[in-house]
Amino acid sequence: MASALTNLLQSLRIGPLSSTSKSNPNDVLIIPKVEKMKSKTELIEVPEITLEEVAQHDSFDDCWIVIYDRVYDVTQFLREHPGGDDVIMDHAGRDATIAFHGTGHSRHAVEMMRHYLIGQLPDMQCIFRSGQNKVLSSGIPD
Ligand code: HEM
Repeated sequence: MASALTNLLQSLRIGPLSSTSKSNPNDVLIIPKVEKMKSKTELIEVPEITLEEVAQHDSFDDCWIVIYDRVYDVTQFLREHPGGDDVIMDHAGRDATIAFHGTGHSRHAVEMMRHYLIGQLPDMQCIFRSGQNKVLSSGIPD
C-alpha cells in the first residue's frame, strides 16, 4: 500500500527527494508549481503574468482571462466556445473565475483549459491558490 502510494506520488512528481530513505522527517516534498502538460511525460513551467499585463489583452482579437489564478489566452477559443463569445468577452482582460465556476463547467471543459494556458499570476496576486498549491475551491484544474 505504502509503495503504491509512493509510486503514485512519484508519477505525479510529488515525493521525497531521496527515494532510498524511508520516511525521513527531513525529506522535503517537491510540489510542482503550475506546469503546462506538453505530453504525458514532459512537463514545462508557465511564466508569471501579472493582472496588469492581463488587462492589456481585453479585446475580441486579443483576449486573455484569469481563472483560478491562471492566465488563459482564449482569443481563438472565443469563436468556438459552446457558451458563446459574449460571456467570455464580459471578462476579457480580467478575472473570470466566479463566472466560470458558477456556470458549472464539465470535467471535459476543465480539461480543455490546458490548451489555452499561457501563465500564472505571481504569488502576491493569487487569491485561489496559495503556498504549496493549496486550493480554496473545488472542481478546478489540477
Ligand atoms: C478557457 C476557458 C473556458 C473553456 C475551456 C470553456 C469550455 C466550455 C465548454 C466545453 C462548454 C460546454 C459545456 C461543458 O462541457 O461544460 C462551455 C459552456 C459554457 N461556458 Fe465555458 N469555457 C470557458 C470559459 C468560460 C467563461 C469565462 C464563462 C463565463 C461566464 C463561460 C460560460 C459558459 C456558459 C454560459 C456555457 C453554456 C452552459 C450551458 O449552456 O449549459 N465559459 N464552456
